[in-house]
Amino acid sequence: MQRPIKLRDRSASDHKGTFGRVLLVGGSRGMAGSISLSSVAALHTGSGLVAAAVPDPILETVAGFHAALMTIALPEKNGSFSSEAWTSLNELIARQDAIGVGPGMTTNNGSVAIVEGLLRQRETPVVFDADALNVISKQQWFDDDTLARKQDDASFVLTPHPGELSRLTGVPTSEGDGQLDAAKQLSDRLGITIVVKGGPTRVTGRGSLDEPVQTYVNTTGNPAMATAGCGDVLTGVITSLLGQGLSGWDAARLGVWIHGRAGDVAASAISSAGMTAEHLVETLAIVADEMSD
Ligand SMILES: NC(=O)C1=CN([C@@H]2O[C@H](COP(=O)(O)OP(=O)(O)OC[C@H]3O[C@@H](n4cnc5c(N)ncnc54)[C@H](OP(=O)(O)O)[C@@H]3O)[C@@H](O)[C@H]2O)[C@@H](O)CC1
Ligand SMILES: Nc1ncnc2c1ncn2[C@@H]1O[C@H](COP(=O)(O)OP(=O)(O)O)[C@@H](O)[C@H]1O
Ligand SMILES: [Mg+2]
Repeated sequence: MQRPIKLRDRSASDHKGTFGRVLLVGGSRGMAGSISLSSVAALHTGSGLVAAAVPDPILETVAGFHAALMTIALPEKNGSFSSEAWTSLNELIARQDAIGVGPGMTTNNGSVAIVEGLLRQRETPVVFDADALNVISKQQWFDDDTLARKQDDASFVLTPHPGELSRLTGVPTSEGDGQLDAAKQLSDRLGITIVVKGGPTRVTGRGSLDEPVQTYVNTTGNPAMATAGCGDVLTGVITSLLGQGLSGWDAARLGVWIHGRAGDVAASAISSAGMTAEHLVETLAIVADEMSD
């Protein structure tokens, strides 16, 4: 089956707290679906408690996607996070086992403050995706080593698609191998795990900062997943696994594996052309035990 690592089995004494409290941060008016998909994906990957922190005007929409999902309204401007949103979010961070940030968030001033705050803290593991990555590129925060992780810092995982990786590194999407090399260098220099999404998805990172950077090539996934929202689902999957106690390197490798496995099962059960991210996130719940069986 080539599963990269095994999640432990659930035992009779486990309760929802055992499986982590995670927070997904993102969304905006017009892109409520993205952060909803990430949040439901975290539930379907096994998290005990999942909340979505979203701009106030989209709270009801996001809450309506799943009854088990908690929602937190943050200050907004024109349907996106306002500059005050970081102050409210900062108070919630210590309570989380992991955070995922970026889907559907836009790159306005509110997002800039949130991404900067999450990059500077060292206690809570974070997945940075989509507009969180676009903010980092625009602000050129990874051009020097100021934000490099130290040995005891919580894990950071980046999940760029080729367009986002091109903005981060300057290497065009047409240069696949060059993009992977640039991701390896960034991963090495900053001590972070990077998921280079595509067919196949590759993960670059390491279990500990004193080891050399490695590359894992994922064996699951297919072109039926080339449809809006499938990356948002991956953000929720990896956030969930970080919240269940896995390192960035392990959460990213197992995360891309189970995400692609759900894509493979959904494509054969539905169709390659007709499969959507909603099918993917539903199938995730069906295959989730394959991480521990
Ligand atoms: N339901 C919702 O609410 C959803 C909301 N969403 C939200 O939308 C926002 C914008 O995100 P986005 O990814 O759609 O746009 P963007 O970053 O400009 O990327 C496009 C650029 O990247 C390139 N590119 C991409 N993949 C590539 C590949 N495999 N291989 C090669 N190139 C590739 C692509 O190249 P091209 O196709 O032009 O050749 C183009 O240049 C963001 O907030 C996101 O979270 C989405 O999550 C969907 C569901
Ligand atoms: N041809 C493909 N083969 C395998 N996986 C793919 C393919 N196309 C897309 N995917 C997967 O779908 C996801 C797309 O992510 P992304 O571009 O961020 O989508 P979105 O932002 O719309 O959610 C990634 O996990 C990627 O690996
Ligand atoms: Mg995306």
